[in-house]
Amino acid sequence: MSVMQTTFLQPPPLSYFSTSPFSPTVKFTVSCRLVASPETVVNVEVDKRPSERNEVRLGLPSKGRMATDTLDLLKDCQLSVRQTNPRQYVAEIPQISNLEVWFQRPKDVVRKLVSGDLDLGIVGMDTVLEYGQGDGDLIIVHDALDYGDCHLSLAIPKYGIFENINSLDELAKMPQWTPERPLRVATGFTYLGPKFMKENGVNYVTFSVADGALEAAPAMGIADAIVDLVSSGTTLKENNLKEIEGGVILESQAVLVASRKSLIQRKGVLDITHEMLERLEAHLKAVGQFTVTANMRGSSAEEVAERVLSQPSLSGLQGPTVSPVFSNRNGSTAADYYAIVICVPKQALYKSVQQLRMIGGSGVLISPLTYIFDEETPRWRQLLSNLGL
Ligand SMILES: Nc1ncnc2c1ncn2[C@@H]1O[C@H](COP(=O)(O)OP(=O)(O)OP(=O)(O)O)[C@@H](O)[C@H]1O
Ligand SMILES: O=P(O)(O)OC[C@H]1O[C@H](OP(=O)(O)OP(=O)(O)O)[C@H](O)[C@@H]1O
Ligand SMILES: [Mg+2]
Repeated sequence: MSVMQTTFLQPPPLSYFSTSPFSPTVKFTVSCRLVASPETVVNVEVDKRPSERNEVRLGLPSKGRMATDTLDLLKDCQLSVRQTNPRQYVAEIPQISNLEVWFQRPKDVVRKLVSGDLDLGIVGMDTVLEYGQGDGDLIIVHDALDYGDCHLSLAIPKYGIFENINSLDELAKMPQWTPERPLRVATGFTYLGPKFMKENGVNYVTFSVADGALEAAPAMGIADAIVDLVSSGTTLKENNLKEIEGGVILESQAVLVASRKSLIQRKGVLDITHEMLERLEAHLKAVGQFTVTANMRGSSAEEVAERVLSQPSLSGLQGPTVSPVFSNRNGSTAADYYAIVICVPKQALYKSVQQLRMIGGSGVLISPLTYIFDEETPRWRQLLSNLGL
């Protein structure tokens, strides 16, 4: 278990005080004004010693939109999570021994990686950056699991004083913002929001903390702008808000993240990470592709291969596999036609079938692919070098 220590620092780099009218439950504001402040800040230090246990722990989202997609992805990689009861927070992946799965809220997955209570986790990149707060112990093992796509963005109203404001620069230069009347931003991202504003030279700004339905804050007169996740953009549109040039704070999707300390020190973590990474990479490469098999008449395997390679959509991952199909004719065995096998990107499927027909292909069979294993994944080599191994 981690030990929490509470210390008091003064003066703080950011000030926390209880004046926000926005949230009835969380009553403090994060101020980004770079002024010396007399307020007291509570700085929580987490004990980062590795906890004493033999099992390797993987944290997965217990709820929210990431939860089912994460379980589905693992299942597609033949790493099904076995949970005896949906209210039970611990589960297992029978395929990998000595691995415990713990269901936690996404932010707690990150916090527990930092505190050493988890070794691996799958969450959105936004959550890693917000709750990891640049902690060097967190390592992104796979940065693109291909779901949970969204971006964190600053948004302002389309109307009123913001009507002609279309960039962060224009927003920052508005004469309305002064030390007495700063730009008021509502957000749940109280680390990334202020950091972004500071890095972009927006000086007169205060933040109020809110957990949901942030898009209502400007129309309610509680905030001038918001910093929130956007995926389809529908919520912004429906609430008369707009994104502005230079206002995207980060792009996010689901990632596999690990604790550096665990990877180096805890027995079994590196091996399990390797297996998960291999399966994830091989599966994600395969989901975008179909296997296409077709028959083609020809005088030799080389001649058939040349015809296939002459078509731009038929080159496959490493060229076509061409195999003779033997038949018995007049008492002797001969190959009059050939079977070709190629991998084709899903979006190019119909074009590929058309091109196959054009060069004499027939009996075209399409099957889904489960895995494409390459020799070694670049992400694994990158991880080892990152760990200095
Ligand atoms: N439109 C979206 N809005 C919010 N998150 C999204 C969106 N699309 C993808 N995500 C990803 O899903 C993650 C989880 O979001 P979700 O809102 O489901 O859970 P939560 O934030 O933990 O729960 P809650 O919003 O109820 O507090 C986000 O951190 C982000 O990585
Ligand atoms: O661009 P869109 O596709 O419209 O999605 C963006 C919205 O989705 C999220 O809210 P969520 O659904 O998690 O509700 P919440 O506000 O209660 O967190 C996010 O906080 C935005 O409000
Ligand atoms: Mg949400």
